[in-house]
Amino acid sequence: MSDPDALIRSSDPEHPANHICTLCAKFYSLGWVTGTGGGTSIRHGDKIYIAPSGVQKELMRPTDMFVMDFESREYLRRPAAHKPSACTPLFYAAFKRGAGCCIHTHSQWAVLVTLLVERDFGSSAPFEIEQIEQIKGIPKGRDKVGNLGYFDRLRIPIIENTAHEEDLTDSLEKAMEEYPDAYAVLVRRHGIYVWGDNVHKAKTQCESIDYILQLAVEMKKLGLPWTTK
Ligand SMILES: CSCCC(=O)C(=O)COP(=O)(O)O
Ligand SMILES: [Zn+2]
Repeated sequence: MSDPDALIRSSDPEHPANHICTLCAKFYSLGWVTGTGGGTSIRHGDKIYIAPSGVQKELMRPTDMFVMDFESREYLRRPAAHKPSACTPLFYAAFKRGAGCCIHTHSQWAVLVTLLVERDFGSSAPFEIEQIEQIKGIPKGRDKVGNLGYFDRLRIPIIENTAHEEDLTDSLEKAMEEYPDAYAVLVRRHGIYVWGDNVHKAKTQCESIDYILQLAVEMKKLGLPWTTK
């Protein structure tokens, strides 16, 4: 590529370099990516757009974006002032499974749910909930048509946190294999990774899941069960 900047220069608001910036600004106001934590990555054909590490995610500009070739995993664009997000190998795991966008949040609801599940069901239990209308915002699973129904059970696996974000990759990939229908993985005391076939689906699924996680915390405070049995 003779001019790497051509990869991030576009007046289209849905170009990944622009879209990651606007999405992260929205996610900041939801409390998903505050204090530099969390982030978003988009796959665009054979290229992956990645944010820098350790920056205020709500203030990023398209010129801050890294661009990676999907097959070779070589960087086609590397802003000299930054390192790529430590979440890159985790985002890549989602892209390998066909995702078009992956969102990582540090939502407090996600963190609280991982603690409640550990306390009440044990450290190997997933988060499970049913009979909540918003479950209908989550797809049934990979290679399955349509979304979960009101009476279906939403299951989200939980992996243990590690000292460094990139060290979560093996356990995230293991959880993806053990729960092939999952579009999200919770990380204990840390947050959640949510992915979707495209940006629109990843965003709406992440919104639905965050809504459900907040509701689950409030239900627990009121002594209400998450499942019927
Ligand atoms: C206070 S954020 C700690 C790192 C983290 O968990 C995260 O999601 C952000 O990683 P990045 O390298 O994208 O800044
Ligand atoms: Zn994180």
